[in-house]
Amino acid sequence: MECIELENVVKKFGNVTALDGLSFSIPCGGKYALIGPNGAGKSTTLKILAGLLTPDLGNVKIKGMSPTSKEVKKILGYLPEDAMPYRVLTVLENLEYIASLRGLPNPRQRALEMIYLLNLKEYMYTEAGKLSRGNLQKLSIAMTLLHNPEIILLDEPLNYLDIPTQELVISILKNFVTSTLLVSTHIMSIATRLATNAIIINHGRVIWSGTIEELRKMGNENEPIESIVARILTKGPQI
Ligand SMILES: Nc1ncnc2c1ncn2[C@@H]1O[C@H](COP(=O)(O)OP(=O)(O)OP(=O)(O)O)[C@@H](O)[C@H]1O
Repeated sequence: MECIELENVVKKFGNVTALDGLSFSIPCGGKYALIGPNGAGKSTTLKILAGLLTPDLGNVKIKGMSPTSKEVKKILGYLPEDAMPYRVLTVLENLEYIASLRGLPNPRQRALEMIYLLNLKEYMYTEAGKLSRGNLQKLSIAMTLLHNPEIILLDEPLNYLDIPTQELVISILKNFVTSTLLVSTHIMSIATRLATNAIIINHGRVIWSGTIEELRKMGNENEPIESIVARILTKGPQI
């Protein structure tokens, strides 16, 4: 079954065409990276999948349902590029609040579990507005994963994180074995660590899709994957 489907999606902002007939699908349980240069349309794609923007044209389905449906909200976890938790609430309060909103059985306990998982204990009683950018990102990741989402959409998830924390987050995400993951990034090492498949977009269209292995095989011996992607972006997929 397909868990994420976009068909001929067009999204314009004034006279800027962010998505220009974007189509791809991801099977349930698939781990996919959405790759593309600045302005390619990655964030717009994730916002549409999260139900925060509506497309001008085209069809979008999450497990066959509309992204704006209540059912989808329950099973979806979305990390925006610059997530902003409630600034005046502490780390614990933010997590407890989201757990309550989501109707989880024991909000305080779930909040504490996430605090321990993300190594946020030291900042548990700190207001979100006073956290460093990296710790704010950790809190945002905790808020995204709190309800064990079936569908996980992450926009540049490792931004601002130090190297040990990047490794921690990668290992946490690896535990979401059955979840469908779509991670937007322009950093190839993140794509290769988290995903088995890549969708490369530019100017709001898919220009290449396949497995990361297939992508590597398009290069010369020992050619860095970044260089292969750069060639696809400049010369098109027939390289
Ligand atoms: N709210 C908006 N108003 C006007 N233009 C927008 C808006 N959101 C996105 N755009 C434009 O749509 C295009 C796609 O933007 P988007 O943020 O989806 O790209 P991206 O691939 O996520 O880029 P980046 O890697 O720089 O975050 C860009 O030209 C951007 O300027």
